[in-house]
Amino acid sequence: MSITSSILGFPRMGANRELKHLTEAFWKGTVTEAELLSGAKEIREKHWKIQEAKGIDAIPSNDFSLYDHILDAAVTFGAIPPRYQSLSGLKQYFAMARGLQADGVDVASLPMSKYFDTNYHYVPVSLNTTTEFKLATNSKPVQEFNEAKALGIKTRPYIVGPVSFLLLARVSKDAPVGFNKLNLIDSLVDVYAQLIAELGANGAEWIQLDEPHLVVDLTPVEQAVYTRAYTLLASKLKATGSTVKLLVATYFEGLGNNTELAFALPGVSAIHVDLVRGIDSFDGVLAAASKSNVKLSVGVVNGRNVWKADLDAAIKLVTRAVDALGAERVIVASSCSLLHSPHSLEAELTGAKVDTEFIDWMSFAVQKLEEIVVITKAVKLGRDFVKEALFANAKSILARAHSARIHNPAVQARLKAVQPSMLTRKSPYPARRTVQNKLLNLPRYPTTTIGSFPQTATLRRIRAQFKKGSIAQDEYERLLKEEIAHVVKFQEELDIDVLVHGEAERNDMVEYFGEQLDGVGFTKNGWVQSYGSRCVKPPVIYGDVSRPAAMTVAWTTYAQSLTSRPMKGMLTGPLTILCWSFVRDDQPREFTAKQIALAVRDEVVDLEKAGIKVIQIDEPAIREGLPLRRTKWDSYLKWAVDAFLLSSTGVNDGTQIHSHMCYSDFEDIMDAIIQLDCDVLSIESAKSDLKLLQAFQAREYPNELGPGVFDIHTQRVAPTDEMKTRVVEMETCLSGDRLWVNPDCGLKTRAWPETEAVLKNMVQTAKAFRAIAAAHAA
Ligand code: MET
Ligand SMILES: [Zn+2]
Repeated sequence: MSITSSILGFPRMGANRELKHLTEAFWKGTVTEAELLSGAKEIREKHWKIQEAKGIDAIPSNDFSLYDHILDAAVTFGAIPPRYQSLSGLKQYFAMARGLQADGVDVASLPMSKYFDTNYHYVPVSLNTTTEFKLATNSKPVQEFNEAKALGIKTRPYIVGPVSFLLLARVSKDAPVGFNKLNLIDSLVDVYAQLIAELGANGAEWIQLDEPHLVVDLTPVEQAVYTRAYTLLASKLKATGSTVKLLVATYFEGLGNNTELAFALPGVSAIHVDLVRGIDSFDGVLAAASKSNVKLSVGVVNGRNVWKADLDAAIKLVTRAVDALGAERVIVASSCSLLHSPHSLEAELTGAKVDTEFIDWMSFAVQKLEEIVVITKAVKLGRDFVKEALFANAKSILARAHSARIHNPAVQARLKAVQPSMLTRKSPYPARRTVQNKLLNLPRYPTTTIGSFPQTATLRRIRAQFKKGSIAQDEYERLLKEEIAHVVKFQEELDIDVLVHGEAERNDMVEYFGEQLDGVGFTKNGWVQSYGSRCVKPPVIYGDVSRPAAMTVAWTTYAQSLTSRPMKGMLTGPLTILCWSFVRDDQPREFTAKQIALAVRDEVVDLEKAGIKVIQIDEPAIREGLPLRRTKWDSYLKWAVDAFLLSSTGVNDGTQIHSHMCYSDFEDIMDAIIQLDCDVLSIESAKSDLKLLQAFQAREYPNELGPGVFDIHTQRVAPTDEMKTRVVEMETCLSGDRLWVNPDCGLKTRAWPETEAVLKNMVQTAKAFRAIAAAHAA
């Protein structure tokens, strides 16, 4: 047995997002359960056959999912929260994923959480003292293993590892105080052993257990749980006489100080490490591996980005592993599951306007399989054996490195010339506040919204038709102006203080800017699963970024021309554009972020010149970019804050800069948020986030703050009393004269009637507090 190849998982959606269409049709009732299941089976079969045809040795199974693989594991191990226990089968499964309101049942869904620092969201199951694990009969991993086996493909079943399973889970709200989910490890390992033995009995030789938590900062207790779990698992498997070998997969960072721990786990026959993000740990990993007899799976092809792998560099890394351990102990692999990659480049080559130069720089999942196989062959049989492939790869890598489209000397020079003075406002906040108060003359508890208003089907159709060319430019502008006028009038009638134009022209808050920036490209079919059936098609930042022309000024000034109230300009910030795109890997992310920041800065200055007095720069994703290891936080936060400051500080004191954040826990980065020094920060807090409140109490926010007073994710109209409670809560940590009243995010997913009702309550809330303040003053 010599060196082998593998991947940790394949994207599920299919070449044309077949799985998305299938599940959504099932939810709508236009596809039956039998059709859904047979369609899903066909997709799996196709994907296994692609991997087999490309020559991958260890092909995963059970990486497929109808919704989410972490939820699948919960079902496999019987960790079903009580409120779903009366349901069964797919009904139960989708009720946990999406909630169910039919046939006399009304249950909410489980929450959703981001999977580490990816844009994938998993469904965390909630655990309690009452949780009893029980292996499902003919569970999904067994079924799918046998399904592949019937095709003549012996797969390596994948399942999230027991410790990561517990660490990813939440603790149920009604769990007694002091309940520790890690205490469930023994009973959980019990069912893992049963499952692994069953897979072995069905013919599985290897099992892949994902333990991504081995790359984060673990507490001593968590480290001990790792050792305990794998010691127990090994002894249980031994007792059953199972000979199945375990590969423990880690990714998204290096093993770092957990290296020894990982290599000392009993009963583990192979460890997978991510050499794209964890190259720092490679020396330590090789040293630990040499002292053990485990196999080493080296993730040298990036599973999370779209660039072609540098095969020469990858071969060198694999060769180092082979030199240290011998070829039979090395597996060539993707850095992580290819779940985070689009399906195949093939679709990019069809249709009109094929940008062959751009496409030649990239590899999607199917192409990554080819790369892994070429690397494996080069090491096994010699470079000569794959010389055409290596030559073509070297040519593409070189072409990209030297392309004129990537390098813009003017942008690079501008970035080099950034002075510290470009990172601060002219005056500190208190002085700005005085000027802004005079200019804007806003009442206390000013009201505003976060930017978007309902995106109706009509609006979406208008944009799509314009894109297709079936609506002319002036007709498009006329229709959108009509919409803007409607949104402005609507807000005036509600008596909102700082207005927005509604973002009707935007399909997506990152795509809209990406399309107007140089150095950013778009794919036709580069979809990546975000959660459930939802996919995103991130922009591809391939080169130096610049702004050839103003991006939002025309719409914003038009909106301002319709009202005497301040119209807020709406921009997406540099970190959010960075986090929600595929980013070039040939320079530090910091530089790319700052180039985007300069482009945004120009837009901010142009808006100011055009008479816009309030400008909001949205940064919902600032927290997402935070590295997985705490030791790396400070350096990220330093450049992230600088990038935001670079984008926002080009204006005069009188221009009020807002920012908006949502979707994340911000407690960890409070200091950085304060350093952003925006005049007004609106932040998601409507879900009565006690943690957030405490964070603001612990560290008083020095400028103005707009904690969301209602949740935009539900069509429920929050009553005024509830909103008042939020304001009262926030007044415990911030004086009322610095509080704004606003929703917790944009309203684009809402319908008009509920929007009107809830904003009425919001304005009423603000007015009630104004009245109290006035009475106090009198
Ligand atoms: C995810 S944050 C969204 C902010 C954006 N301005 C909106 O209102 O939709
Ligand atoms: Zn938001």
